[in-house]
Amino acid sequence: MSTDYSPKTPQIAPLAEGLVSRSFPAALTAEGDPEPETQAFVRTVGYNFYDDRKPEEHVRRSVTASAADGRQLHGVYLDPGFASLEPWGDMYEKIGFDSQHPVGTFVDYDKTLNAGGAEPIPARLITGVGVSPSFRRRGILKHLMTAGLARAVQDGLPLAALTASEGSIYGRFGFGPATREASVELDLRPGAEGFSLRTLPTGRVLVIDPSRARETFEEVFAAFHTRTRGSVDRQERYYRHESGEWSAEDLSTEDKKLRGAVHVREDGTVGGYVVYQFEGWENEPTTMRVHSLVAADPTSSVELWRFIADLDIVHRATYRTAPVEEPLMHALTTPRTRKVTELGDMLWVRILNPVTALEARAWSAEGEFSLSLTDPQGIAAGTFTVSVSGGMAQVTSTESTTTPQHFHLDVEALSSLYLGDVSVLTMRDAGRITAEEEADWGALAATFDSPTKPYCATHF
Ligand SMILES: CC(=O)SCCNC(=O)CCNC(=O)[C@H](O)C(C)(C)COP(=O)(O)OP(=O)(O)OC[C@H]1O[C@@H](n2cnc3c(N)ncnc32)[C@H](O)[C@@H]1OP(=O)(O)O
Repeated sequence: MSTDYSPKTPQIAPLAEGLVSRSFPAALTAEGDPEPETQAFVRTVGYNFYDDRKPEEHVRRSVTASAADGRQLHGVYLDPGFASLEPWGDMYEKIGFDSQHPVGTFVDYDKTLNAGGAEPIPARLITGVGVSPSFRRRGILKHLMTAGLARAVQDGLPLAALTASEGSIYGRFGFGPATREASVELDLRPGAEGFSLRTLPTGRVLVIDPSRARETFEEVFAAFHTRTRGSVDRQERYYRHESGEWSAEDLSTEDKKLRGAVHVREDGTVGGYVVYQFEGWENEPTTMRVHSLVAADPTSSVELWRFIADLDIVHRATYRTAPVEEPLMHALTTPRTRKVTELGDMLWVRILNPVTALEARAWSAEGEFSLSLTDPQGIAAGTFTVSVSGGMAQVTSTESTTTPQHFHLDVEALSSLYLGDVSVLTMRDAGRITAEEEADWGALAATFDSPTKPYCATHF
């Protein structure tokens, strides 16, 4: 691994007068209640995302899960002098929110991302970004994000990642959409084509009680994470939801609707699990909603779909976080039974350290080329030579390069290319990567492009 390179720490955009920022970990008191500052922060995040007002126990559980993930909370607050700055300055404190409640929020923590290389790499995950409607478009996000990226660079993270509420917000900070997900449904109505697989069943699918299966879910997810390019490791909340312990809508209540099943392979090991719920008799067509379908191997994934499709009285099955590319459609003799009802971006990546990040990804063929990168925050700007041999890259920061295989792009485009969701040639055709006339695009694509689409099954 090349070590003589460090990305630049970006400048932190200043806050307007009367605003201050504070950072602290999500924390519980010795009695197990949320610290007041943490409680106010979590309620503000909910408010900015238009959630309804949740009970105390919901907030306590949310903080318990956040503390287990090691989440750091970064808030922007009204400074005591704010009241004198604007004619309505003291009103906000009196009848809006008190100074314990932030007007801007930003949460970060670390998990691993499977970039296709030998092992998953650390990633700084960003979530809970919100600004009070009364304080929008005054640079609060710009401050929180530049400060967050500066921390991530100083902590040595190769990249940051998030899932975006709107597609137009994060490109300016160097994030590019890097994986997509599909909403799919199986049309199982009588008279439709039906669900018929080309293969005979293998192993057994057993119905299980999800509340007793957390350990199994964690083991299967760990195996899925290891084999799946684009996967981000799951946070505490996932297991609480999948077990039914905490309902996703209101963490203070159990989810009594959830059911589960595991696929047991011929050798007796568990290859995958599915968590699902019946949508009610009044629903037409009668629908089974899949919450999670996680498999350590493709056969288990197909077998779990066979199980769902074979459930009696179910005329439709839906799943909102399916991979863009999965074997199921081609394993069916009735491929139209699986319909994609929506397709959207999912994980957004922001490369911070091109040397570490590119050395940790998967490469498809030998090759040598250089990339000149621009970066709106200056973090990863520079020229890098990439030498790929035996599926591994050696990446070096250089002052200049004379190779004809010299390409120009910005960090947003490189971040979109990173996990292999989009091909080099498509990005060229979109005008997002350019080169000198004599460059061999086919050679770059053969080295850079990935054989299958990446898949991230973790929302955060
Ligand atoms: C990772 C996540 O958590 S995703 C969730 C993001 N949060 C939400 O969607 C909740 C509702 N929205 C909000 O809370 C706010 O509008 C935010 C967080 C999106 C933006 O916060 P603000 O403090 O208003 O942004 P700020 O003033 O710093 O704007 C920075 C830049 O982004 C642009 N921008 C901000 N919000 C948006 C948007 N929704 N769409 C397009 N551009 C935007 C601004 O115009 C500005 O552009 P410039 O640099 O060219 O001047």
